[in-house]
Amino acid sequence: MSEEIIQIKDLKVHYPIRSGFWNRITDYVRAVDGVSFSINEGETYGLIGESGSGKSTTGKAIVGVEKATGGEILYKGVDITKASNRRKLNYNKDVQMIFQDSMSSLNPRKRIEDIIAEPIRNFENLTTDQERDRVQELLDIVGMPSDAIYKYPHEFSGGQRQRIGVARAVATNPKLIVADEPTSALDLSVQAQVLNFMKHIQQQYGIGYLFISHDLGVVKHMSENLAIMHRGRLVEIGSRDEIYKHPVHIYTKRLLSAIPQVDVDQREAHKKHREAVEKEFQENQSKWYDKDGRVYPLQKIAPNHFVALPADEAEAAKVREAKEKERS
Ligand SMILES: Nc1ncnc2c1ncn2[C@@H]1O[C@H](COP(=O)(O)OP(=O)(O)OP(=O)(O)O)[C@@H](O)[C@H]1O
Repeated sequence: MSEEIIQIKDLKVHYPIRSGFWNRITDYVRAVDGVSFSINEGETYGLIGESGSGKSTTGKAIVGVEKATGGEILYKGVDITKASNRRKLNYNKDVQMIFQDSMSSLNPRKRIEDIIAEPIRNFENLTTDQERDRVQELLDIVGMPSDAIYKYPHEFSGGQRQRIGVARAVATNPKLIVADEPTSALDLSVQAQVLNFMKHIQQQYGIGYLFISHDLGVVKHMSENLAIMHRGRLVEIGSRDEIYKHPVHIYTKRLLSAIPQVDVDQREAHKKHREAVEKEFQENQSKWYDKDGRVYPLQKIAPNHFVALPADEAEAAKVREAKEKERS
């Protein structure tokens, strides 16, 4: 068993909403509202949810781009949200991020050499020659030609820019990379290439990924464990096999049924299944959320499988029973 590298405990990111003449805080957007999960060294952990569910904010809070308003981010046992600047500096070296939109995340006025060298300059004192060698090595790792260092981001395709983004993220020898929808702006064929080399780099360097996506189809091939997020909270977490084979929360079932069916013979059956899941969702969703539409706390339902079961004990018991039957 590999060791746990990061533990997120009851993480909250609330944005104040101000209104009225005095511009007072009248409410909060609860973008992340009590999220807990942990990632092991070298594993890919999937964080899934539709647009607005709070995935990106979770990722940004983990790398420190957004400030956590509550909870803990334990890295190697130390809460980073309250750590000293020196410890935070080490953490910033070990935990990097790759963004969805490589065009806006790579500075268009900088050459690739400077883009990739930037994180190295923040943490290491290398000579110009050493730095150039390191950048060449990183470009080689992500399968880019060495003359790329003299060019600018707009001279590359989306897939190539994403490789450059990975080279920059890998530059500091990180232990964890938060990859926020790294392939969703790319064509299908290029997506597969980028995912493959991300896997390759992971195996070579033992990097862990928090892989953020709205697409359960993509995550299926990447993650060992995953968390499904909805309305700022987690509705279900567990191993990939448990969740894909035995989804329990009404929202997870709906997300899974939305994965397009590639097998032509199965399309009609899949359409019927999708309609049945949608009907169940429409009829029963009130049981799965509280009166304010919030997701209930997670409960353990099997080894490595937690679900935000209905608060009504009888309802929750029914769900557990159905799950037991399905597994046996
Ligand atoms: N700076 C901010 N101020 C106020 N609200 C914000 C801010 N950033 C995000 N939000 C809100 O927080 C919620 C979660 O946003 P977030 O970007 O994390 O969702 P997401 O699941 O990553 O969606 P997407 O895939 O579309 O980026 C949304 O309702 C969003 O409008």
